[in-house]
Formats: sequence, structure tokens, C-alpha cells
Amino acid sequence: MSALDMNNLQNSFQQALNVSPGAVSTSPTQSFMNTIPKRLENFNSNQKALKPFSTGDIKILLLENVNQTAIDIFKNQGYQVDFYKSSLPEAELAEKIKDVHAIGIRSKTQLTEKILQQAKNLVVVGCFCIGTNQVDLAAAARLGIAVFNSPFSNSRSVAELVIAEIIILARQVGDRSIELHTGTWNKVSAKCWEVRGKTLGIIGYGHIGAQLSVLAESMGLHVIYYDIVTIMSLGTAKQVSTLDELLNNSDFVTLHVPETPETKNILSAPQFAAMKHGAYVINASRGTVVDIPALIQAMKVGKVAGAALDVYPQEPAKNGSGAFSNELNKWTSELVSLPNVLLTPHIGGSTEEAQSSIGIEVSTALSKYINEGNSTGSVNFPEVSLRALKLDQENTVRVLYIHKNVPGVLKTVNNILSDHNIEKQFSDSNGEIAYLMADISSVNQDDIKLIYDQLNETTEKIRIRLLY
Ligand SMILES: NC(=O)C1=CN([C@@H]2O[C@H](COP(=O)(O)OP(=O)(O)OC[C@H]3O[C@@H](n4cnc5c(N)ncnc54)[C@H](O)[C@@H]3O)[C@@H](O)[C@H]2O)C=CC1
Ligand SMILES: O=C(O)CCC(=O)C(=O)O
Repeated sequence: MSALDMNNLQNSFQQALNVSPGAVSTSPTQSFMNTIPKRLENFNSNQKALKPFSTGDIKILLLENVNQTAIDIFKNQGYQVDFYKSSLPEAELAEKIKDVHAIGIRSKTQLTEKILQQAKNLVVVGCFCIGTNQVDLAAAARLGIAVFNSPFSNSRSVAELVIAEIIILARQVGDRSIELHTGTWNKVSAKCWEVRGKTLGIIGYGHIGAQLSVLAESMGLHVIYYDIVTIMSLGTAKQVSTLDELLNNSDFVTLHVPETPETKNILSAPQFAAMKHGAYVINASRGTVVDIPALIQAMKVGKVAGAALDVYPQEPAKNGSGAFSNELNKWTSELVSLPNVLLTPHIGGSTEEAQSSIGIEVSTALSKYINEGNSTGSVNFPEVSLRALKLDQENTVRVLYIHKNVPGVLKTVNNILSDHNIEKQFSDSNGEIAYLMADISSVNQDDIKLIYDQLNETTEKIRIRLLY
């Protein structure tokens, strides 16, 4: 189809829907109809680049200093990118999110149901990190918003940091360094240990825990781990059947679990009591998993000989002096006054390598979802994908229909689509929601409008997008 034909198509759709050219509409289909679809550079040059809006209409809000690789990929797609180095205060976020089709965040930005309900145009969220506890995933799914993350691009960085912390804690390097920075020479060996032959207890043997296990064994540590699922051991590591067994036997205890109701305060007073005297605690998972006042007490009586914390129940919204204070977490001054405590500002995954590959991975997943409807890898959506349309598939429309997972919907939808040639179709469900992708060929402009209107009238519909 020529650019002129597309212009005519655009104009007649605008007339039919009575929308002004360039208007950003809350209806993805209306926005789609405002466009002159362009064949942009795509992931494969033989594929047809499907655009739901004219490319300039796609607005992406990127918060928390998401890596440049992501900005480049989004800009290369022609999207408008609004970039911020920090997270936004809730009121500002609520305002900015109203207008955007995609948002990219890291671990700080809380996307609650209340915030997501403001986001009338939002089709997709990218968590440029592993954890997704900061997003109300169920609410996002109910609203038809797909969420993607990067499941392992920063795992190695976290594991390496923990390895460093094991040695630094065992040798009290943090304290010696602080002393020397202030002119004090304190050459001691009392209660400083080699790590060789000691036992590392890993709570949560997933991507990070397992990677750490391999690195720790190569330094001569024995590894035991506790996980709620049975997981194959790497090397000579051994899974133990209870948390207490791990605590009773470990010289170092490190946490690599997600934030869930079950992991809240998974280490509290009874668990510190169950540890070996003089054990060390490392937490680079989420701030809620360790009861910090209980940790402070355990350190004061010598039960715990040192701790390395990278994450906190409350974390500052942005970098800056004075940000980490009693105002944020009421125990801060007590914690910082203890010896052999390493505190880092949630930098477990903060390496050039990790951030650059997370940037590429998540922005690519988001672009594929926006441009093609492909939800493979989404953490809250049914995973559905159809192969890309070929360049010569001119009059083909891709229907993306997100709906409530109730009986009879497919019958209704197929009744609507069956007047046309359904080239391919795939649907799947996940809990309360389901997602159908279908490519319909030999459609003209009237057909497209009719399909949209009929699907829009179905009571089970959550969100519809038609890609051309
Ligand atoms: N400090 C940082 O910068 C970073 C922190 N993280 C945090 O680390 C967490 C773990 O990351 P991955 O290893 O990639 O996750 P993962 O999902 O690969 O592994 C988590 C493991 O924890 C286990 N688990 C869940 N609940 C448990 C419980 N109650 N008791 C024992 N085990 C339990 C799971 O079965 C799984 O094997 C993430 O959820 C994230 O919150 C991740 C990356 C960077
Ligand atoms: O780098 C970040 O901002 C967050 C890292 C993290 O905690 C994660 O990947 O879950």
C-alpha cells in the first residue's frame, strides 16, 4: 500500500471516528487509526513493522536512570522518550503516567493499583531489574497492562558483590578502612578469619543463589542452601530441609529470596538465636526480609559478628547526602554505629555490564510487545506470540484481545473474526485474564473498523489493540 493510500485510509478512519489527526487517544485502536504506518527498521528486515500508532505517538517514561542502551533502542523505534535519573514523587508519577504508553522503572518506583488506574494509555511496564515486587502485578493484569523484567542479567553482579562481602566481613576490612581514612592504624588479627573451609548458607537457591554457590565453592567454602522448592545442587552444595538446619550450620548466611508475604522478616530474633555464635549475615535481596532491630540486638550480644546490607525496608528516592537517615528508617543511627557493618546503597546489580544488558533485554521485550503484541517473558500475562508478519502481507491486521478468562469468550470472538480469513491465532490464559492474538488477512478499512467495534462491545474485553 502506498503512502498516499495510507493517508486516505488514515483520513477516512479519522472521519469515521471523529478524531483529530495526531490526537493521542485513550483507545489504542483510535490512535492506530490516526497513523500512517511506516516500515521502520525492524528486528528482521523481511518482517513487516507493525505500529499501533504513528511512531512519534508512542510515549515512554523512563525513571531511575535506566541505561542508555534502552534509550537508544526506544529512540531507534521512533518513540518519544521522557527520561529521569531518579524516581518521581507519587503525585508527579500519577500525573506523568496518565499520558504514556509504556513506563520503565527499577526497584524504587511503586506502581500500585491506584497509580496504574491513572494510566489510561499504558499498555506495558518494563522493570529494568529482577524484582517485580514494586508493581501490583495482579492489578496490572486486570487492567490489561503487561509487565516485563530482566530475570537474570544482573545475577552475576550480585553474586560477585556477595563474594567480596564474605571476605570483607571475615577480615573486618570495612572497619579497618574507615579507621585508616581517619588516621588510625589498627593492625589486628583477632577474630579475623580465612573463608576457606567455612560454611556458606544460602537462603533462596535461584539464579543468584546458584551462581553464588559456584563462586563460593571455588574459594573453598562449603555450601548448603535452603529453598522452598527442591533444586538440583551445583558442585558439591547440599540442600537442607529446614531453615533452622541451615542457620545451625552456617558461618555465613546470605539471602537471595524475592519479597513475598512468606519472606517478610524471614530472619528475625528466633532465627538469629538459631545461628552459630559469631556468624555473619548478608542481605542483597529485599529490605523487608531481615528484621533489622532484631539484627541490631543479635550484633550487640555478639551472636552476629558482622553484617552486609545492600537493601532496606525504606530506600531514598534519589542519590544525595543526608538521604539515609532515621527519618527514613528509625534504626539508622543505631545500625551505622555498630562495628563490622557494611552498608551499600542497593548496588547489587549496579555494574556497567548488568545495566547495559538489562537495558537491551527489557527495551527489546517492550518494543516487541508494543509493535507485535508478543508477550513472551511477561511476568503477569499469558505468554503468547505469533511469528512476525511478512512485508508482503499487505492487508493483514493483527488483533490483540485481552479479556477476562471466562467460558465462551473465544466462541464470541471467533464469531466476529470468522467472517474474515483468520491466518493464524493463538491464545492462552493466566489466572483471571486471557490473551488472544490473531492475524486476519484480506481486510479493508471498513472491516477493520467493524472488527474493532464488535470486539469492543464484548463484555469480557479488557483491552483491544489492532496492529497493522
Ligand atoms: N541487591 C540487588 O541489587 C538485587 C536484588 N535482587 C533480589 O534478589 C532476589 C532473588 O533474585 P534471583 O535469584 O534472581 O531470584 P530467583 O527467582 O531466581 O530465585 C529466588 C529463589 O528463592 C526461593 N524462595 C522463594 N521464597 C522462598 C522462601 N520463603 N524460602 C526459601 N526460598 C524461597 C525460590 O524458590 C527461588 O529458588 C530478587 O527477587 C530480588 O528481590 C535481584 C537482583 C539485584
Ligand atoms: O538495579 C536496581 O535498581 C535494582 C536491582 C534489583 O534489586 C533487582 O534487580 O531486583
